[in-house]
Amino acid sequence: MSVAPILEISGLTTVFRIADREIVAVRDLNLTVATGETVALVGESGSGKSVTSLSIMGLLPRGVGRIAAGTLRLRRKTGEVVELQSIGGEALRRVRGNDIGMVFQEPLTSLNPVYTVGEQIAEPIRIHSGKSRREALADAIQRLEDVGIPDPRRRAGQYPHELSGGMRQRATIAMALACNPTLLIADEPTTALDVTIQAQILDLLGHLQRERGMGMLFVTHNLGVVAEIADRVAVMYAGSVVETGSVARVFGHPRHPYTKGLMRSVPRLGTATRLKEAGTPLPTIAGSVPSLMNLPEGCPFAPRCPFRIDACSAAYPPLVETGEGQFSRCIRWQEI
Ligand SMILES: Nc1ncnc2c1ncn2[C@@H]1O[C@H](COP(=O)(O)OP(=O)(O)OP(=O)(O)O)[C@@H](O)[C@H]1O
Repeated sequence: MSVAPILEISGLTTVFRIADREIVAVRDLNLTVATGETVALVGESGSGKSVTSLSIMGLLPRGVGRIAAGTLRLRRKTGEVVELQSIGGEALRRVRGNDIGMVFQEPLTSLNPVYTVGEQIAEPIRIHSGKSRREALADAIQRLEDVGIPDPRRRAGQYPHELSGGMRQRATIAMALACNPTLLIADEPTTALDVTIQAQILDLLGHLQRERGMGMLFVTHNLGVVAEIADRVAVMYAGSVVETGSVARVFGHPRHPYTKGLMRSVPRLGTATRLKEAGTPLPTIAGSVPSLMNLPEGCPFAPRCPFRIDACSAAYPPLVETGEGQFSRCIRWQEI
């Protein structure tokens, strides 16, 4: 897609201090999200997906996690471009909730139990737009309607515990969209929900993204969900993006042994369309993900890789373009 990016991440490296050591949770990550496109970040547990979204939002645990390198450029609603890694405190709060909306896995962690749903959605509207309490509440009720909550006026007066899990997630989506952000970050937004509700929330997010022309960064461990919702995908392994490109290219013609392994382990599947039908979580590959405390030299996937040669352990492989906007972090991509 040739539309100007809303988010442009170059060389992001995020580290955590654990005891007296630093571990690299995200290494040299490049990612763009353009207006009107959905980019999925997919990988197994611990691959660095959430650390990437926390890095973007400036929500890394203070004193423990930090961005060690890279730039994260965000084009604000006003057209101004800011570098998220270097603006702090107040400036970041102006961006968060205003230019970037966020939806997390567990709605109860985003919703405050002691305020009504309406008050919580109205709050960011008041802060970012300067509207009166009454006007902001009217907007909040409209947002609840936008996300398909029936009887939104009554729901706005209720507390989070009075809503079902699916309704609560709709309410957090309403809150994320309260200020009409241009970028939505959804981190495992359907994982904690029942399967039928998952499908509804996914449909809702897809619908809202298209209707509003937002960019969406969608974090998931589920390949079926990626096939369903995303235009492009970045596959993460042990803190690195190992392959990226359009969903059709990456799932149809994987150029990294890890992606290929994932595709092969989904029974009878090979294409994005079939994956969509399956809706399966990430399948397993023989061996286990290395600990970030103890990453192998060179390519982190090498110990599990059927294509491994000595050169793989000699140096960390660069991300190379394999054609049509697809990139692979494998020195043997041509043979895969
Ligand atoms: N608060 C923290 N303190 C120390 N290390 C952390 C912290 N959060 C994350 N990490 C490190 O970063 C790694 C990547 O975590 P991350 O949450 O991004 O994984 P993920 O791909 O989102 O997995 P999951 O799907 O399980 O959330 C973890 O394995 C851990 O080593």
